[in-house]
Amino acid sequence: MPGEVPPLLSVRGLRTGFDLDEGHVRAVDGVDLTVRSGHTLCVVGESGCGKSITARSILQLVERPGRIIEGQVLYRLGQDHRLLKAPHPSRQDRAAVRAATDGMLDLTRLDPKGTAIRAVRGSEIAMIFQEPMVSLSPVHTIGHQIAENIRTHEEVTKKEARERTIDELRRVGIPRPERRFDSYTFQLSGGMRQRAMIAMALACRPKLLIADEPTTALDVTTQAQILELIQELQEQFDMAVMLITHDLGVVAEVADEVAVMYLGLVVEQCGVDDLFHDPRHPYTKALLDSIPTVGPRAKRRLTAIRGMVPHPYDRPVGCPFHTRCVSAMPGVCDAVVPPTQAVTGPDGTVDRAVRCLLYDSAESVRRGPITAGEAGR
Ligand SMILES: Nc1ncnc2c1ncn2[C@@H]1O[C@H](COP(=O)(O)OP(=O)(O)OP(=O)(O)O)[C@@H](O)[C@H]1O
Repeated sequence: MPGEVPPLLSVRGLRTGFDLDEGHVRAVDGVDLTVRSGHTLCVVGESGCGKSITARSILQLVERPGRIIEGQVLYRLGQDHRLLKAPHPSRQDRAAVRAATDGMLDLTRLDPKGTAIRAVRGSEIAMIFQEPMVSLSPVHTIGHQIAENIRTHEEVTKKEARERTIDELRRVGIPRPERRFDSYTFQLSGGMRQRAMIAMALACRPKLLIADEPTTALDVTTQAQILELIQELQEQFDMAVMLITHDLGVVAEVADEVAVMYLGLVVEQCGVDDLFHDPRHPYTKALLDSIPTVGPRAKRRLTAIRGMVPHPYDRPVGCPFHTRCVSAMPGVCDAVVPPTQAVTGPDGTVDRAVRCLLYDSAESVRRGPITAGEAGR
């Protein structure tokens, strides 16, 4: 795990749920994860495990009846403290800023309707989606939308905003940007719409880009171009990226670190090489065993993960994965929710965080899995 790079965003014990007539859905149930400055964290896991709701919770974008129940989303305030200059801060925003410790502001404490969270969205942390029309309006030209976005976050004239927008469209590879400024989204191909959304997201130079399956709806060639574009822009602006994807091929290509989610929890976060070469959590192992590979491992039999992901209404007691886990310890894993443990690699340094009772502590890794009796303490 690239531990020496400081965290830009640190999510701690995040719980987000939905109050429905049928009951309470624990969509995110204690997520811990870290995004480091300038690095790419890929978030993977089966459908419905809470990847999107985690991302939306970071920016307070979960809509009713969803709500953040507890936890922290700690964001490192930069030198320029752009978001602290948000006009007319509410009492709640001022209290949140006063409570910031070690330069980390808890975004969950910001006023959901205040100016500070609006300043965070876009100018500090931007988000892009699988479907560009979530961010882009069909009734305004793309140029108008991007220019307005710049003017919302920065004090620039209309002319300056227009010039900046044309530069941004050019930067994301949209040909003849002066003319494209006046195009509507229906006049653009899927790939070009995705590029326009990226231009809008990055126009104010956010420090973190959250990308929620940005290429899933695109053909393979366009997918590769868009991922390449994100990587290029990341390097240019020294931006961190949190990329949500189903595609472990993409993970291998772009990730520095990976967070593996299962049923509302991050069960393992580690460096990308450690993930592919030495997975530790039984779910991570099962996930890797279930995908086709090339190279020396290609002849290995593929194994499907047994059973189905339980619905969040029917969360198993104890470790949420124990009903499908080949290493589950009866009387232990069905009783205790595993805490996030720092786990050491072969050289004795901590190389990952794992939520599994097989790894009781960093020490235990060196002496092997703990016994059922120990885990039940
Ligand atoms: N609007 C909603 N109302 C009720 N429950 C919801 C709502 N949105 C999400 N959920 C619940 O939260 C869980 C997590 O959803 P989320 O969209 O974060 O999953 P995901 O991992 O991003 O899945 P996918 O890969 O399919 O996008 C879902 O299983 C669903 O039960």
